[in-house]
Amino acid sequence: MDHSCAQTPITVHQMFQETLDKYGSLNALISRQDGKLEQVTFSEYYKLSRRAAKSFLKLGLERFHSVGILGFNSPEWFISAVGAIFAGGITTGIYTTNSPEACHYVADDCRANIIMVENQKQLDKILQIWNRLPHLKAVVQYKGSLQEKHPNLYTWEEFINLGNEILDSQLADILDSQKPNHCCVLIYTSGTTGQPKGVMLSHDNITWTAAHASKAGEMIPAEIHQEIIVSYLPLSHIAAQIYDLWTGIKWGEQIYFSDPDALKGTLVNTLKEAQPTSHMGVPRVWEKIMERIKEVSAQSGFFKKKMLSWAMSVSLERNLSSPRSGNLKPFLTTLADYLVLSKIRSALGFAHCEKYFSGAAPLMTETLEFFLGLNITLYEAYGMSETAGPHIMSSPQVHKLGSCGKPVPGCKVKLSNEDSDGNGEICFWGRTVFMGYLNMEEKTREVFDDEGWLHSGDLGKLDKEGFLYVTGRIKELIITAGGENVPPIPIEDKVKKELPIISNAMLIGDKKKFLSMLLTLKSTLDLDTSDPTDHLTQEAIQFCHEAGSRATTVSEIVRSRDQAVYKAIQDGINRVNANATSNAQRIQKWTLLATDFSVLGGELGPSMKLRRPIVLEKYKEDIESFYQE
Ligand SMILES: Nc1ncnc2c1ncn2[C@@H]1O[C@H](COP(=O)(O)OP(=O)(O)OP(=O)(O)O)[C@@H](O)[C@H]1O
Repeated sequence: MDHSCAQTPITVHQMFQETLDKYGSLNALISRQDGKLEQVTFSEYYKLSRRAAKSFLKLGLERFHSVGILGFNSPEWFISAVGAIFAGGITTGIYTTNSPEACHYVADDCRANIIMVENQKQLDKILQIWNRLPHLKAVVQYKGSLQEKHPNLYTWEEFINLGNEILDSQLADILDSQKPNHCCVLIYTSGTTGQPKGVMLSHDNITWTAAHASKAGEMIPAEIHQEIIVSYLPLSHIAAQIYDLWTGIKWGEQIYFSDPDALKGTLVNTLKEAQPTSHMGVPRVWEKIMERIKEVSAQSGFFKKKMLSWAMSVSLERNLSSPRSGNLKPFLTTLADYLVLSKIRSALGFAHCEKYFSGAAPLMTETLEFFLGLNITLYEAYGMSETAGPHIMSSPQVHKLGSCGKPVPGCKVKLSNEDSDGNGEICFWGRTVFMGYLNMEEKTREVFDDEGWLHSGDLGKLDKEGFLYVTGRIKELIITAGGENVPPIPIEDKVKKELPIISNAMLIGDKKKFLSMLLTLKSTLDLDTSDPTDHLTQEAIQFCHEAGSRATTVSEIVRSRDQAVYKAIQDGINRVNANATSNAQRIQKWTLLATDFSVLGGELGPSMKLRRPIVLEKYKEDIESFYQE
């Protein structure tokens, strides 16, 4: 065993107690309640979590049964998650975008005794399925007042006071009986590859990963300097849960909760108010910021546009040059940063941000380079729910362009079945690795080999210095009727790069005679619903313009099969095909869909990865039409 990161296994409660001793008086949770800033210190956070634990016990939470949490990030989410574990239960996040049936699947599988819902909208889903959830004893709506009374339905105020008469000794007995190898968190995979699976994480998985992955990411403990983090990504997903919630406790970070409308455009306001020192986004979030900057730039005057492109090219050149070659133009890069780039970073709320992370899905080189142009290095984290999040990390000290870094110290990685190019399946070993899938013994056996390595289903390469490059997903590999193996992501990324009007591209061809592709156009988002609208983004309009079309909406293009735009897209596809690795890897047919993919539409998962089986089902007819003789 590798002892380089030995840590005596501890429970979540023990981790919190250590934090309490060190950082009790520091602010832990900051949120806006009715416009007013509310601050909760670590010592209050701990006390509230204990009260929540007692209330859960009062409501009948049984050992190793779940508290389901269905709502947007907030102090109540954190307090419920910690309280559920203190009470001997299991914290299970449920995606807010889940349908009532999808909520039922999770709540039933994890034996939820109590479900915390954010608001009426989420409550309605649970009310529809409650009679089919035999373990469910109570529901708590943690924001706002109740529109109607129901038996066993409580507000947060009622809930937090429910357990007042539960004795400290009762809670202490439960806490004393907890062991680091007990399960305390369930993460449901989002179904990019099939039916969601309940990933069981132990106290040790959580406490070890919170300590070591963030250390590898160079998080600073609060005794030196308190990190400020903005919490906005879905907490039911491992990336945000480990980064915001568990790492936050371990390192004494200050967590600022964004508005539920964060991804509809309010995030930047929270960032400006909170001034984070470290920020994590999934690739799609970084892409959206990139698109927005491009759009604003396209609308600005000649001089501003020129200044930006000059400053970005100077910064990119400097950031791409090897550290050994030194900074060839120190004066220019400082000037570009001072005059232009620092202002953009400030406008994004990153004036004090020192570390930027991207994880949960592959990052396109274009995005990486765009941000290098803003003098922002995106450090990649790679892992999966089954490794409690990050198993491989890059950081200011461990960084190479295009690589997601090296194993977190104490973790190991190996490649199995390497081909002649050195590509093999990435396998994990270490204390990040999960306990197994709940109620799925067979599936658990499938992902572990005889030596105990976890097989990721991802393809990767290691260089001589031990940097890992994720090169594809075996789980997404397309095998054509002719037997050709085609990894879809590189082809999809090339199409998106070649055609800036394209928002999403999905390659089709499993068991088919040739490859085809579904394409969506870049459109703006409806600020109320977050749904993609019919209006093209500025960048897409610009593309149409250059192609010789005056179109400004998706429907205009699709309905009339706008000749100029269709031709420009075909030309781009031809350019991608010209560089295809083989004939079988050429895109022979494609179609434009009338609406962009979205989380609400179901085509994207919480980390914004394509949910391919769902897209295949939803656009079955379009796909069939490709292959009709
Ligand atoms: N930095 C990264 N670069 C490339 N791919 C990544 C990166 N981080 C995560 N991934 C991909 O995400 C996968 C893990 O996803 P996760 O555990 O979040 O599952 P999910 O998205 O919830 O759903 P599902 O298991 O159904 O695919 C990895 O196996 C890998 O394919």
